[in-house]
Amino acid sequence: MPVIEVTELRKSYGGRTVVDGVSFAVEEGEIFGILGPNGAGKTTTVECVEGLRVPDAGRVRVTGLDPVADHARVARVLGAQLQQSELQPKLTVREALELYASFYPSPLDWAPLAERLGLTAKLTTRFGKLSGGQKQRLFIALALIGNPRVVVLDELTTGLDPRARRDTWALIEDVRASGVTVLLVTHFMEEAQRLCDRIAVIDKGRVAALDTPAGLIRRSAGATVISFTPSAPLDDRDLAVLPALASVEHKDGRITLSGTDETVNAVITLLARHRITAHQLRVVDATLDDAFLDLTKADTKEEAA
Ligand SMILES: Nc1ncnc2c1ncn2[C@@H]1O[C@H](COP(=O)(O)OP(=O)(O)OP(=O)(O)O)[C@@H](O)[C@H]1O
Repeated sequence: MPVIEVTELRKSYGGRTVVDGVSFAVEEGEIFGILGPNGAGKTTTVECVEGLRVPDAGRVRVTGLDPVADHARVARVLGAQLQQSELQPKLTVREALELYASFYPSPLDWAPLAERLGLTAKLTTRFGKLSGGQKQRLFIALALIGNPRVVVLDELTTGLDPRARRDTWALIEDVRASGVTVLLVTHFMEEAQRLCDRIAVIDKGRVAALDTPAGLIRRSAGATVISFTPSAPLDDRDLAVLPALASVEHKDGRITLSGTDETVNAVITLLARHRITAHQLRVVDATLDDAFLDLTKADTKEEAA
């Protein structure tokens, strides 16, 4: 049974549909990413998973339980990252850990958790005096303190410097290695590519694609770009029939083609056949960034129209 199951979820605010038939399932032990432009409906979706919002239609299950009807039971298996405003600025790190541990029937021991998150030296510091990175680490600790089976992290590393971000990624990998399932909302492509086993790209309230990071990149049109300056002119008709070709561009004697690995191999064969040398040959693979822009492009055009 999947740990999280969302089926045909719908939610409107004041007659405006912001989640429009979202479905996905998260398996035990996965890091599952939700990626999408601003206002796509990501937070609304995960808030329905957390039982903080009541869906207008569709079905949500967390470990087989309904997060609204079985809120208390779901709260025991699901750890959620708090928002800044939800913690008293005067509370010390230790008090926050003890308080949140007291909410759960079998919490983790807070001292080793604080140690793992690099918070031991800050136990007597008040929340309001912590740096952005320290606050973020405390929120992660509080999401984990109840010893949850699944943890929901929304904008996990927003506001962190690159080092703190990398430390946090390593921590999330540790969390997963300990058997916890992770649902991660993120804006950062590098984060999604590095951490997630699978990603649902949500755009305008719908799942635009659901795949592994590598699978999403492969779907992107023109996922591989090859460019070179040929030693002699190439016939455009030969280029036009290259397999899986997405685009051809000529500029200042340089040719840039986008396609797949198959296109690249065919170009190399073509050049060899005509005994043409490719000067300054470059082959660049698409990133998740390219795939994301590609997947959400159609809607941007619609919006502009
Ligand atoms: N309580 C609310 N009342 C009315 N509209 C809301 C409410 N919460 C969210 N919205 C609107 O619903 C849409 C989806 O918001 P949501 O926060 O789910 O998007 P998101 O994908 O998480 O966006 P972001 O990446 O900007 O955080 C937005 O247009 C937002 O303004």
